[in-house]
Amino acid sequence: MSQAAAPILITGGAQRIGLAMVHHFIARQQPVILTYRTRHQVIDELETQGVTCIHADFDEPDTITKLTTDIRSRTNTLRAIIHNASSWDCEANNPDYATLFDNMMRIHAKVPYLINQALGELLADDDAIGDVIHITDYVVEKGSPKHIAYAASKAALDNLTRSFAAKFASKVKVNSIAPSLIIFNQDDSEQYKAKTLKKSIMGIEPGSKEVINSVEMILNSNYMTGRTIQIDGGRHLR
Ligand SMILES: NC(=O)C1=CN([C@@H]2O[C@H](COP(=O)(O)OP(=O)(O)OC[C@H]3O[C@@H](n4cnc5c(N)ncnc54)[C@H](OP(=O)(O)O)[C@@H]3O)[C@@H](O)[C@H]2O)C=CC1
Ligand SMILES: Nc1nc2c(c(=O)[nH]1)N=C([C@H](O)[C@@H](O)CO)CN2
Repeated sequence: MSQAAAPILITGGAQRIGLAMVHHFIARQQPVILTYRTRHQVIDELETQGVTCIHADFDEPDTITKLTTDIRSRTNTLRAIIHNASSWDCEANNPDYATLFDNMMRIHAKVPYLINQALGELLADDDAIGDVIHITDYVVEKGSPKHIAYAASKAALDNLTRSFAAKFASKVKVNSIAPSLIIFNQDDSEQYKAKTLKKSIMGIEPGSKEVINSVEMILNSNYMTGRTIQIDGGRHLR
């Protein structure tokens, strides 16, 4: 019997872009382990489809140790780790800037750093190159006056890409995907949507498929590492 394919670990896989990635991979029989914080109804469906769904609230202490120990008890190899979990919080909603900054750095930099350190060796399979993918943001290159702590934390994640690419080579590649608008949030106003669409020269809400295409390009490469795929509709040209 052929050995089961090594699973892909996706953090924050219970909604939106993370969930779209999960559905994409199970549609092509690629095993997935996902983490979720909120038990959205879809988790029940995914578990019946054989997806390993592990609860992990990264704001809680010891979560990383519990998560990585759990994952190691389930598998001794991983095809890829996709760091997708994120909180798009901002200074306008959080006058306690110290707490906001700590929260942003934790979810976007400390969590990927600790998971990579704890599970990186599971990626180094003799038969195939492993991948770590950091989902960053266009604001890494430009900054964001309304999401200062968020942008700084994503910039930290961007830097981790180069450090881990050097640390893990040559059996494991590490790359970033830096999106700007991919999908709006349900509570986004029409005014906000119109303003946001004007920020890029493509002027569209492209959808999660853009991220999935970039993930697949990285997974299919045997050469690209320490680099960033920027899917931002030409925002830098405005
Ligand atoms: N949407 C967009 O247009 C853009 C997205 N990006 C990036 O793409 C990625 C996916 O974006 P999107 O799907 O919109 O992300 P979401 O804002 O929907 O968040 C993704 C997931 O992160 C999880 N999460 C948040 N905080 C925590 C925490 N403390 N512990 C555990 N899980 C947590 C949430 O879990 P739960 O729901 O279970 O609570 C959620 O499912 C993110 O990294 C984002 O920064 C970048 C640019 C544009
Ligand atoms: N975790 C999240 N990060 C980001 C989101 C989001 O919904 N969740 N959304 C954006 C915006 O789409 C922005 O790129 C355009 O206004 C950025 N990051």
